[in-house]
Amino acid sequence: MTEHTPLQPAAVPPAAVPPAPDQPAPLIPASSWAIIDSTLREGEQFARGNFGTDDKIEIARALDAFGAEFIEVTTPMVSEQTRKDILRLTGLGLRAKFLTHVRCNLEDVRRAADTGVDGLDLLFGTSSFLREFSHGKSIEQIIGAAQEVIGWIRTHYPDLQIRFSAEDTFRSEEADLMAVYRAVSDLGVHRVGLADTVGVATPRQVYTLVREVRKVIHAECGIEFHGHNDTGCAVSNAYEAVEAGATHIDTTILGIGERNGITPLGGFLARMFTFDPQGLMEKYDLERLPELDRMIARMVGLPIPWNNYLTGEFAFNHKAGMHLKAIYLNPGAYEAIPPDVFGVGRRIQAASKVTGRHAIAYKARELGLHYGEDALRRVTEHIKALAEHGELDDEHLEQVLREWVSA
Ligand SMILES: CC(=O)SCCNC(=O)CCNC(=O)[C@H](O)C(C)(C)COP(=O)(O)OP(=O)(O)OC[C@H]1O[C@@H](n2cnc3c(N)ncnc32)[C@H](O)[C@@H]1OP(=O)(O)O
Ligand SMILES: O=C(O)CCC(=O)C(=O)O
Ligand SMILES: [Mg+2]
Repeated sequence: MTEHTPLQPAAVPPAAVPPAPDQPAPLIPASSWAIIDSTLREGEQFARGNFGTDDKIEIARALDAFGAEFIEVTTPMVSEQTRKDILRLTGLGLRAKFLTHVRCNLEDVRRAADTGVDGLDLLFGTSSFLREFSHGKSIEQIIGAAQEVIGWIRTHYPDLQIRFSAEDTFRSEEADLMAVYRAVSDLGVHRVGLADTVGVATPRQVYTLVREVRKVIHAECGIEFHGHNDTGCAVSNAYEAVEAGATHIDTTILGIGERNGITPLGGFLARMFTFDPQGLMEKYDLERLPELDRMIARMVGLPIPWNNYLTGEFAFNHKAGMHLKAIYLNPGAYEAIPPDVFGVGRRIQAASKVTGRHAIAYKARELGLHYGEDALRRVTEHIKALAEHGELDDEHLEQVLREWVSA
């Protein structure tokens, strides 16, 4: 688990300030999209994701406190215990809306509709891979099943939100996709889903396809994007989806999911923060992000990766002399995002071989020590030389600075 020891010296001015409210409307307003957090569905498909009832409740409460708009849970078809867990979750009285992820058949949907959820996330694989090796249905049969199932839900559970996703969207034929999306939109679904199931899509493909889908669905129909990270594009693909007009993005805490996972909640928020910081701060309790990441790291028994977005141990570590000079004057010089907004600390590593005299002068001033130009150069050279053999800790640095001040 990552623990931050903020080493932020008092000399550093406040972090880069988000734009004031009277600035022009943000390029991509945070109000234009919502998060569907799937830690309790896709996350259960992660190698180490095996949540018990208490874990599920803890996760749901934490996501709700954070402000996630939707929480997606596994299908009740998994087991009787899973069905009972969904009932427990939907009975908690949380503000977040619950969705359950179900196959497009009447048996699954009947079972799912009675679990107290707010919506059903239907899916059907449309690529030739999945049509041949998963369910064996043609596009016409998929549309036929969608008609039967969506019609049934709308008749018997008119208050349920319905989403229909074409699983493995980005390896499907465009003509097939458009036929499916047009049909389900005509049937009255609230959202259609584009899923990069094997993480193969490029940002440009995502942008283009979302624009194409927008043309064949009704104006009030939302667009959801679900992206795997196999080729490292999960965050950029989610961003491109939003830029192209997607309204809902699937995330999981720490990005856990099948294989190497999906768009991580923290990574996606980091991306979107740069467009509308104020909007994000209004929608979510961003300071809770480290708690969420630590909770999932604990439950899956793995550390938070050192380079994790926002909450990784070194996500806000500054070391090179040229950076430190500017950081001490204004952290925004080398930070796109102010760490304190996300409840994490900045770390300044001043006593390494890549340090410079400005950083050393700041460190000295913190201790009430002042050097002339020559002495500062000499003590800096000395610290750099010492650090060739290994980093100096704070205590060692202080000792050197005190010894050299009078030398
Ligand atoms: C990309 C994704 O993440 S998709 C979501 C994956 N989620 C899950 O698989 C949820 C957990 N799954 C389970 O617990 C089980 O797989 C169950 C209960 C859903 C089904 O178990 P089983 O009946 O034993 O079937 P199994 O999992 O071996 O095979 C999948 C079945 O679903 C069918 N199927 C696959 N996709 C769909 C779909 N979108 N709609 C309807 N049926 C589908 C397949 O045809 C196959 O049924 P068949 O044996 O009649 O051909
Ligand atoms: O239902 C969806 O849109 C996504 C399903 C899924 O997990 C995937 O395709 O990777
Ligand atoms: Mg997935």
